[in-house]
Amino acid sequence: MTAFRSVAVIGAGAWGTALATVAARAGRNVTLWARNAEHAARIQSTRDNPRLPGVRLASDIVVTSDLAAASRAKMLLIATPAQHLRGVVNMLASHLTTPVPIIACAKGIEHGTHRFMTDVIAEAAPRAQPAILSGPSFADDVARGLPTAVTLAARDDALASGLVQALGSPTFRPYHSTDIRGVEIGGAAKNVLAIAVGIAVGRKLGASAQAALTTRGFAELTRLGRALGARSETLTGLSGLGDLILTCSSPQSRNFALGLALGRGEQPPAGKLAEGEFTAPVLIELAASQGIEMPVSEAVASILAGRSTIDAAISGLLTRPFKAEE
Ligand SMILES: NC(=O)C1=CN([C@@H]2O[C@H](COP(=O)(O)OP(=O)(O)OC[C@H]3O[C@@H](n4cnc5c(N)ncnc54)[C@H](O)[C@@H]3O)[C@@H](O)[C@H]2O)C=CC1
Ligand SMILES: O=C(CO)COP(=O)(O)O
Repeated sequence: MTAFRSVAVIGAGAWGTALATVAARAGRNVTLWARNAEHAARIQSTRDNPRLPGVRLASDIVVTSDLAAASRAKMLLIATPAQHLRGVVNMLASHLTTPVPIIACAKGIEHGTHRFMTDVIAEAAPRAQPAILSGPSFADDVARGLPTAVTLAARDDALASGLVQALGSPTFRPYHSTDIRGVEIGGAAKNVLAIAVGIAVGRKLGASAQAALTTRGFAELTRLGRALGARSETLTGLSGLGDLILTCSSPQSRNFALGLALGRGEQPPAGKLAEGEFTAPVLIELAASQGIEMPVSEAVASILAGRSTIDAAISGLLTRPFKAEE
């Protein structure tokens, strides 16, 4: 029996909608909050969200734009883009009267502050018990009930375990952890690295280069993770290596697809959120502040900012001095 009978998902994009479906499948009473009242009313009546086409929302999921009503749930999942997390949690905070778990489901690092997602939650809502959910899981796969596994971390293991019990089902398998920082780093960095790998594939550099770049990307993700106190089993787990493999190998990923288009010299897909674009500059600032080398991420940031051409960035990576593997 779970203490978390009711769940509210804040943010009715592709991921929020998929997570609402997950929670309903796990037997929770689910509210899905959309900031736009018209959008909420349309999804509530049609049971269809254009952000996640072809997925029919279970009839018992309540879709609303009433944040006060949503905030009464026993646990909250926030699935807005990373850079909008603080704004939404600021609005939520005034409705919270008791300690409540707030699970960050976005993947990124806040611009300007270098804060990870649970730090933003802790600052914006002091009553919250911050947690993070991340791992290899495309919204479409999750919503369709294809098997997926993710990591769910909270500072307190009993809380992380309780949240896993509330959301888990045979087709959505969260593993609990207390390594919040490790989970956050994997989710943020893999999006930037997926843009790099997409570019290499778009440039037709070959399957060997794809594997090499993914692996060297993992090496730099691990370096940063270690410097910030992440555990190695988290970095090699679902939210680290697992999500990196998924995102660096499939055009279903919007980050990979962005890289693919850039590599081919095409226009990036319109209206698709690729968090790596926003994470790249802040990731390399953070790495520099720690004295950590992240050459693949730096190349992505330089290309996106127009400081380097793709060919110059590739050549820069290929002519780095030979060194010991680490
Ligand atoms: N789509 C996926 O497969 C997965 C996405 N994620 C993460 O989830 C986060 C959201 O991604 P998606 O849902 O896919 O994006 P999306 O583009 O489908 O939806 C984003 C939603 O956030 C809403 N939104 C934007 N600004 C807002 C604000 N200021 N206040 C409230 N709502 C706002 C938009 O209206 C939209 O409904 C990202 O950080 C992404 O990396 C994580 C795992 C899987
Ligand atoms: O995070 C994801 C899968 O785990 C979704 O990847 P994209 O945001 O690149 O589509």
